[in-house]
Amino acid sequence: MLQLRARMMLHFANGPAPLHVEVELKTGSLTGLFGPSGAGKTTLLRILAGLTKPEQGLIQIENQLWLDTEKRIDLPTQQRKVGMVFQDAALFPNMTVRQNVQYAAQNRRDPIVDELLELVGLTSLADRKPATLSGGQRQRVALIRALARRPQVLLLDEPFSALDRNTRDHLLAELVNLHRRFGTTTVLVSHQLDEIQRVADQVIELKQGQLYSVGKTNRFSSVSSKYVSGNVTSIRVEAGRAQVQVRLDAAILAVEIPVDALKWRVGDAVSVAIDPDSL
Ligand SMILES: Nc1ncnc2c1ncn2[C@@H]1O[C@H](COP(=O)(O)OP(=O)(O)OP(=O)(O)O)[C@@H](O)[C@H]1O
Repeated sequence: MLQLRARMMLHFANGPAPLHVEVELKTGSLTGLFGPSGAGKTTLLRILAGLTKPEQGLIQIENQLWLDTEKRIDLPTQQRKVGMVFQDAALFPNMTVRQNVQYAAQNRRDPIVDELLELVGLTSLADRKPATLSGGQRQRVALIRALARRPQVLLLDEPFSALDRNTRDHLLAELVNLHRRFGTTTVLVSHQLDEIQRVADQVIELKQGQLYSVGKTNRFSSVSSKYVSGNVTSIRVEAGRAQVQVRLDAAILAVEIPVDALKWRVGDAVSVAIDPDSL
């Protein structure tokens, strides 16, 4: 499980407002991150990668802490096992395709290099320089270069958005293949909801720095879990269970959770989502 909690002030087009996100990603899942321009999607990826530090935050992956602002833990980017791909492939121009991938693998003879080239059909282009490739081919190289590091988390920030529809569809299919083969926990940012729905296990929707919805892809936009904000009004502990009351706009929600899962105090502002399946 990857646990991410982050809170920081962002300067949105209409003024400052907090980014506040708490999500858990299952190991090996492919999560789509969707939302309007300026919602905070890239900032969230940067926080995961260690490129932006939130004022408060926690990133825990399996048993490793990458970030815990309370404990002053903040692993630098190089020590977080993340692979990243952006809209622009940013390949090393003076290296061949194979050298770009080998460089990331850190060991030239790592068999993963040939396997990755083969999986995305680049074996015959392995000795070419990036400038002689098409945009789609360059993004394929960027994708396998990110995987060659054997990252624990793969972060994809609109990697295919500059490509034509046909090429994008091919690359999405290849992403699904690679994900099946390596099972890397992946976050894919996209403006195209249909694109995310086709490949992701779950979709997180952000609006103005806040979680707007989290849903499994097949029911997203219909009955996905909408997040609402509230405040914890009371906590009663009894026989190892905590009875927590949260005041929402139009209701009071009572939840019972094991005491060791309790991380709230009375007065805390919380975001709550109700999984429709549990109703
Ligand atoms: N370090 C920072 N401090 C304060 N504000 C920031 C910081 N980084 C980004 N912002 C602001 O936060 C908002 C969200 O930016 P972000 O790039 O995360 O959005 P996005 O959802 O990725 O947008 P797009 O889809 O257009 O790429 C923007 O208004 C941006 O100006």
